[in-house]
Order: sequence, then structure tokens, then C-alpha cells
Amino acid sequence: MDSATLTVTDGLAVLTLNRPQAANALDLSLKTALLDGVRSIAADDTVRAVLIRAEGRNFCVGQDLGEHAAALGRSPERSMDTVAEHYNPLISGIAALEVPVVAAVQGACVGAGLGLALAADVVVASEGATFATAFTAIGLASDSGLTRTLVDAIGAVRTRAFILLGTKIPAAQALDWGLIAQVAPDDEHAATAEKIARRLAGGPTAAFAAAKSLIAESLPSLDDALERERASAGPLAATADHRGAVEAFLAKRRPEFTGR
Ligand SMILES: CCCCCCCCCCCCC/C=C/C(=O)SCCNC(=O)CCNC(=O)[C@H](O)C(C)(C)COP(=O)(O)OP(=O)(O)OC[C@H]1O[C@@H](n2cnc3c(N)ncnc32)[C@H](O)[C@@H]1OP(=O)(O)O
Repeated sequence: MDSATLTVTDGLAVLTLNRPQAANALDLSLKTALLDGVRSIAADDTVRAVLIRAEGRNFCVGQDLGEHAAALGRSPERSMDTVAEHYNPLISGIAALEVPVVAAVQGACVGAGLGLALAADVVVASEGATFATAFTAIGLASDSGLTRTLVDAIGAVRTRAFILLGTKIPAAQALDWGLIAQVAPDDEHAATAEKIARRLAGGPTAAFAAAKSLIAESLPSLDDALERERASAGPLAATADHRGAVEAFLAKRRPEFTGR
């Protein structure tokens, strides 16, 4: 089964995360498939809008911690190579697409899953969706551009508390905070997101591209934030807190942090 699928019809590219059995946790196969999909979309001049969606109950729970634990065991610093090889080009690639990108989010949207959603232009969430960063709970700081996209969406004060406290917020609060654009009933959100994406696919594509470019140029660089996050990941991967927290998650017990 493909970890991600891509279809293009009538100018709409639909990129689907397809690891529902693992809550769409980002393992090497899914990261690679998503990156290939985004690169294919960027090269396809018939695409006029993109819908990013996910199969199953959860949009995406971030890095697959089982895969990560194995990589940590081999080499903590090297385990973070995937940030430069997959995460950063994926988020940067989505944000750089010159067509409108809609993300349809249901269930858990967490960690790099949140980064993936916020790389889109319009996030449509189901009422039952929840949003969290999850990084500090496993001894990390941030990645997938959230130190830029979260600050742009909800401001530095809320972002600091959201990341430091590791809170999980419901879709209604995400909407109130300005994190997402729309909330729809659980049984309507997928159709609502697709309807918006199809409407954008039939719209003034050049105007959409110019609007996205003007807004991006008015903000500090996402790529600079991605590079700063990458540089912070290696040293954090080597901490006892990070390794202990990943082991605790997989053993389904509470982590004990020592600050080192
Ligand atoms: C070949 C080389 C490979 C190298 C690979 C190296 C990897 C390097 C990593 C790089 C790190 C930098 C980039 C980081 C990106 C991130 O995303 S970091 C954040 C990662 N995500 C998390 O920490 C989230 C952890 N999960 C949770 O907090 C909760 O599960 C939840 C998402 C809030 C949902 O909670 P709840 O609804 O209570 O459900 P649960 O029972 O907790 O989970 C349901 C099942 O899903 C499994 N699961 C959830 N999240 C993950 C995950 N991230 N990885 C793996 N599995 C996950 C969970 O274990 C449950 O499974 P079962 O017990 O089998 O049902």
C-alpha cells in the first residue's frame, strides 16, 4: 500500500497521507512519498490548486517515534538527518507552491503533522480535530517551520505557551486563535475542504500566485526558520531527556526529565 497517493483531475491535485493504521505517523516511506508528491505537483503546470488530506481517524501524529527510536539508537545526531533530507524540503516545497493549498484535517494534527497543515494556505478542520506541537513532551524544541508559521498565525506569546506547555487544543479554539480558517461538522469537513479546493482550482490562478507571493514576502523567511530548527535538532537528539522521553512514549509511561 502506498504511504501517500497523488491524483490530479480538472486542475486539482489531491495528496493523501495513507498510513491510517499508524495514525499517519511520518516514517521514511511516508516522508519520501509526500516529498515526491510535492515535487511532482510543483513540476505539473496543469495543477491550479492542491488538497492535502489523510485517510483514517487522524490527519498526522508527526514523526513515527518507533522509527525514530531505532535511528536514535544508531546515532542521535544522524537521526536528525531526516530534518534536512525530508522535513525541511517538504514544508518549504509546500509553502513555495504557486497555487492555493488546502489542508483537510481530522483527528490528531500533531508535531510535524501540524507543520504540514500550516504549510498550506487554508486549513479546514473537522469539529473533532485537535492540534498540538508535542515537541517538548519528547525533549525537542520545534521543527517543520512551526517557529515561523505558528508565530505568523497566533503570535509569539501564544506560540511560546503552546510549545512550552505542550497543550492540545480543539478545533473551535484553533479557529478562535486564527490557527485555521474553517471548522466543519465531522461528517462534512472532507467535502467542505474539497469544495473549497475545487473552487480555487477554477479561480484566477495568476492572482492567487501573486497574493501568496506578496504575503510571503511581507513575512520573515520560512526557510530561515527551518534552518534554525534543523540546527537545534541534532544537539537535542543527543540529550538524555529526548532519548528517555521517546522510550517512555513507546513504553506508554510518563517520562522523567532531568534537564540534560
Ligand atoms: C532510515 C532512517 C530513519 C531515521 C528516522 C529518524 C527520525 C528522526 C526524527 C526527527 C525529529 C525531528 C522532526 C520531528 C517531528 C515531529 O513530529 S516530533 C513529534 C512527534 N509526535 C509526537 O510526539 C506525538 C506522540 N503522540 C501523542 O502525543 C498522542 O499519541 C496523540 C497524537 C496526542 C494522540 O493521543 P491519543 O488520541 O491519546 O492516542 P494514543 O493512544 O496516544 O495513540 C494512538 C496510537 O497511535 C500511536 N502513535 C501516536 N503518535 C505516534 C507517533 N508519533 N509515532 C508512533 N506511534 C504513534 C500510539 O502509540 C497508539 O498506538 P497503539 O498503542 O498501537 O494504539
